[in-house]
Amino acid sequence: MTKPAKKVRYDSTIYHGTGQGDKVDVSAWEKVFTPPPVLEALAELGFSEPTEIQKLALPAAIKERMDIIGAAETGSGKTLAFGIPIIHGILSDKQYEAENPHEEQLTVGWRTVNKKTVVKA
Ligand SMILES: Nc1ncnc2c1ncn2[C@@H]1O[C@H](COP(=O)(O)OP(=O)(O)OP(=O)(O)O)[C@@H](O)[C@H]1O
Repeated sequence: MTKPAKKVRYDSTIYHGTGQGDKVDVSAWEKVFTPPPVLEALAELGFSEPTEIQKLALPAAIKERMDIIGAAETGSGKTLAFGIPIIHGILSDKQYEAENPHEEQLTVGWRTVNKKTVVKA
């Protein structure tokens, strides 16, 4: 006997931007510590607020500097949930290098992460 197909919730009104180039209010992203250059891109994409997995992952990864293991359904925004913290780490490293041109980088930004957290949306 075959199992019934798994139902996946996919709400296009929540998970898709306008795609029309109209900037939207992205203040909800600031609350989850999204870096300013990324805010600009999100505004252009029309992504007005983070999805559930993004709300859970971003503060833990960016502010608490934890490693994340996340689980959420397909189309729920996992790519940005890990992509934005990676961009944050790169921007932080670049800023440190610009401010400390003669210092060797050993324990900066992403490389110092040593805590773990698990999130599920
Ligand atoms: N906060 C958001 N607001 C609006 N659209 C978003 C948001 N986050 C992601 N998206 C869009 O939703 C779609 C699905 O996102 P994404 O591919 O990251 O999901 P996923 O969970 O990684 O899916 P999969 O499990 O299939 O890899 C993409 O088109 C993405 O650009």
